[in-house]
Amino acid sequence: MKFTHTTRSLKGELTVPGDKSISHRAVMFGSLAEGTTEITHFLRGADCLSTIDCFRKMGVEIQEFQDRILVHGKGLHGLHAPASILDCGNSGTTTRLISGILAGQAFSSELTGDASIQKRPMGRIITPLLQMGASVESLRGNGCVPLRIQGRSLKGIHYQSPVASAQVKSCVLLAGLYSDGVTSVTEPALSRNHTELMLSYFGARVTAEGTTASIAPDPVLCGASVKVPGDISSAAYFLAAALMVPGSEVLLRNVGINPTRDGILRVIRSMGGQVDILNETTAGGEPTADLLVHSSSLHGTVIEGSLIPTLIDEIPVLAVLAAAAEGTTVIRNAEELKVKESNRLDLMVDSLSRMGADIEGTVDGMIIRGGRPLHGTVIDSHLDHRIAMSFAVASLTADGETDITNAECVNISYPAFYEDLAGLML
Ligand SMILES: O=C(O)C1=C[C@@H](OP(=O)(O)O)[C@@H](O)[C@H](O)C1
Ligand SMILES: C=C(OP(=O)(O)O)C(=O)O
Repeated sequence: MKFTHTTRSLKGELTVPGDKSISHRAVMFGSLAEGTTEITHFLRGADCLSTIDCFRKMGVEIQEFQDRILVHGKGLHGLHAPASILDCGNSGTTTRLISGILAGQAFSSELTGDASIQKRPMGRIITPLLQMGASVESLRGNGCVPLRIQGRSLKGIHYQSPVASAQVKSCVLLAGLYSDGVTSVTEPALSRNHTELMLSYFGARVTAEGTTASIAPDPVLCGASVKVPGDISSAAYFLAAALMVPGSEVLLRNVGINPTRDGILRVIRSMGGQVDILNETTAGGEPTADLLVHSSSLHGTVIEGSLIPTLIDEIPVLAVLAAAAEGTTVIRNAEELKVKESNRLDLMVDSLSRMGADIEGTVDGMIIRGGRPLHGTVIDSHLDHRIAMSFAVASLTADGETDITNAECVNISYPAFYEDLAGLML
């Protein structure tokens, strides 16, 4: 898809699609609940549709309407053995969370995914699941999918996770629903806490203190109404675009600003960017607000440590923003980006430098000396939705033509992304 620099400014308002993490969890926990769960503003991206597909294969009736999804829950012990292999598509969240659920079932199952998922590390969930007494096998012996999981009764553990990962934490907590005692996870820094919030909203006994979350086994989960907030990870592209393109002002309505996800807002503030937070409210434990963003003159910053998990998926577009800012931005402790849909560290360094940015890769991040003009070129998205969207934003300030290959991969998390971006362009 080709982008040429014709934008003078971005103006208007937009409601971004529902949060991907929360949409996945609403389908999963709704399936394990008694009664019906109604989900509004559900993200109809390919990843969340993979989650729906997996639970339908285990006997859950899930109805899709224009404005809502109804999940007719089976209860904690009501899933059926799937007749065929569960296909998690491109979704790490589906793969890792569902594994925790499958580990405690009274049946065996197999799961797989696309070429990217087949390379992503699953050892990080296999290790704690084996400690809980689960039977999980990587069928090719490489620590990746396909996995075969023979469900069994599990024992509660305390898991000290080596990575700050909500997918690992959630996998262990979900297996904890099927264990013989309390299960807890401590992580090196707090990752997104949507699992903790939503499971307790559905009636589970979950406690959270610092970087430790614990769950008591065998709760009765009750179907509930879930209003999914707009995804801050999707809003991030418009925040960056409006900050960078002079004369812009954009209102993003109903965006989730959970403090475990709002690192981008803190970074924007530290770069001198102006984002007003309006109409704050909370639903199902999840805070949301309208974000009014104005183009701003930006300077470099440091992004590291416990901030990283709160903006992990936004680092590609933050690199674009840093290239537009004056001065140096240093990103550290972001090695997790190497094991996402693509190696996002290498791809950002390579492609942004080909556009003319002064950017250098480090072992766990990058150093960006901002302020150089960008030039359009061919950008390989490597079928990674966040890379495609980040370079669509970069193209707004680049001269010439930016040509993004396989740009349609945005359908993973934001099917209408290009239309929504075009709708704001003057
Ligand atoms: O739990 C979740 O919904 C997610 C957690 C993060 O992954 P990790 O837990 O692997 O960091 C994030 O990158 C992903 O987009 C969604
Ligand atoms: C890493 C991502 O998702 P997942 O891990 O679910 O594939 C993402 O959406 O950027």
